[in-house]
Amino acid sequence: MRYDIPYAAPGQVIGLLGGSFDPAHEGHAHITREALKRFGLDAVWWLVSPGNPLKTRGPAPMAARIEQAQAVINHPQVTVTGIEERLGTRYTAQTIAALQALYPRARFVWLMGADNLAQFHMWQDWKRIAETVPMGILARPGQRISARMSRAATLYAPYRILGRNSQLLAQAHAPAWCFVNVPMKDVSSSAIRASGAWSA
Ligand SMILES: Nc1ncnc2c1ncn2[C@@H]1O[C@H](COP(=O)(O)OP(=O)(O)OP(=O)(O)O)[C@@H](O)[C@H]1O
Ligand SMILES: O=C(O)c1ccc[n+]([C@@H]2O[C@H](COP(=O)([O-])O)[C@@H](O)[C@H]2O)c1
Repeated sequence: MRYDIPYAAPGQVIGLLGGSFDPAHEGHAHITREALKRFGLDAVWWLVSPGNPLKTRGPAPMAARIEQAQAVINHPQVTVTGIEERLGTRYTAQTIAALQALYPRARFVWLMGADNLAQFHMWQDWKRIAETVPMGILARPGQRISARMSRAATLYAPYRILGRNSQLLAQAHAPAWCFVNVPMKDVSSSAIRASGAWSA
């Protein structure tokens, strides 16, 4: 199951939400439902990461995270996948290149919370990512200002699509990004781990 290759119909627009999902929570589910609506996506794939390259702490085992994530998001348009492990990619730029080769007729949109936009310039080949796929950014408590002031937001300011035009993002040519001010949920995996409620 965890090595399944998700199906994508030709021309489908697929949002990719990469994450450690250690564990998945209502914040992930909420931004996914908002992204489907606000960006007019056909589907969202949760890419359960073998391990965030910027995090020193290794996550819980992949199979446990996938199983828990599937229980959290029970939505007909959402697929939880461990495809990065199968592709052997850990860095997002590599994952996107591999997915585009595997699904040449699909259209991908990279999704992330505002905290990740704030750090985006530390990712490997971040400019290549921004110039390859449109990016949908979802508000996160305490992160809206740091995201808007970030290096990536500044560099790509001319390519920003305003939130009220979010439906244009998926068909836009990269670089293109859109920050949507969705209602926010103050939930995080680290808080859940700290509470002791997740031990895989
Ligand atoms: N409550 C939230 N609001 C908005 N975006 C979120 C929220 N929780 C997670 N995200 C986004 O979902 C993606 C995956 O997040 P991740 O799996 O790292 O969860 P997390 O709660 O941020 O974990 P941790 O607390 O361990 O850093 C990231 O792009 C992150 O910004
Ligand atoms: O490619 C990179 O350099 C890179 C650096 C940090 C994070 N990422 C990706 O960002 C996504 C969110 O990671 P995380 O751990 O914050 O859930 C996940 O798909 C990671 O693989 C990617």
